[in-house]
Amino acid sequence: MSVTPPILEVRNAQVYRRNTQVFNNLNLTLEQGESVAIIGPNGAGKTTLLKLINREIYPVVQPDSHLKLFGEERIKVDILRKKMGTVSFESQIKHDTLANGLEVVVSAFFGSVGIHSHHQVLPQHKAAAIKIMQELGIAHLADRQYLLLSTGQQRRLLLARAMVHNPKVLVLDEPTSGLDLKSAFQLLADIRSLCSKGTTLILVTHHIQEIVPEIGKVIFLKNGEITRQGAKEDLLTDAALSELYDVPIHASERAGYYSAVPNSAPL
Ligand SMILES: Nc1ncnc2c1ncn2[C@@H]1O[C@H](COP(=O)(O)OP(=O)(O)OP(=O)(O)O)[C@@H](O)[C@H]1O
Repeated sequence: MSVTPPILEVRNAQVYRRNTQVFNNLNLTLEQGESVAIIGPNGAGKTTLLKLINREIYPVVQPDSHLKLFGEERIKVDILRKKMGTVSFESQIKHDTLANGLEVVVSAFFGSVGIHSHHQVLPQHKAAAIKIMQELGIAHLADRQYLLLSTGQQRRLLLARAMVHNPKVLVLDEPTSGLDLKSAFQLLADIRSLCSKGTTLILVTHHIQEIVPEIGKVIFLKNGEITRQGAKEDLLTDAALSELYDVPIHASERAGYYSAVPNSAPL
């Protein structure tokens, strides 16, 4: 019987960004099939954690420490890209390109932003891009110049780009930031439809309303430490969120979505 390895398994890791130690002893396992949201205050280490998952940065090499992605310590970046798609605000800014919508999605096959003269676009690349664009209801954006689209349309194209390899895992970094309510709801609906087809989500966010009902587990990150992890119902509470952010918070749930407002009542 083959056991599915975790998406991420990191043990006793020390991680630096230049001279700043972000993690002193990071231990975390993210399982395939278990969608999670990672939340925490500014500077907690969320982006650094995502960069570890994307292989943009590495922990300090030391005995008794390892970081495995999909069960491998030395996974190649092109293999990783096929297993895991990413949508982030940063990737949106990087797409400063003359490419049209279809080219932006196809460019995932080259790990680039837009298509360049040395790229050989194959019929199967285009077919895969058109298929996912149709699934996400954005086939009409294929010929539109990316930079002239609204932020919401661009974000949906980046979601298609992240999913063109049909990865099992989708990493989302504040996916609805900068979107109006209609565009945000549309994107969340797109994400939910991917979940219903078996995609596992890793969501990093400040906005708890982005935690779609399909995400069952929440991880708290504060000052480079995982302070709590567990079921959403247990962690998205007034007391737990107030402690995480050091401010009185009132959380509520409706139709599977959570929201948070300032809490003026005494705790
Ligand atoms: N390029 C860098 N060079 C040096 N230190 C950095 C760098 N990037 C981040 N840091 C530091 O690492 C720590 C963690 O930052 P990180 O960006 O991972 O936090 P975050 O939780 O994503 O914050 P935010 O919610 O504000 O995006 C912070 O103390 C930050 O100042």
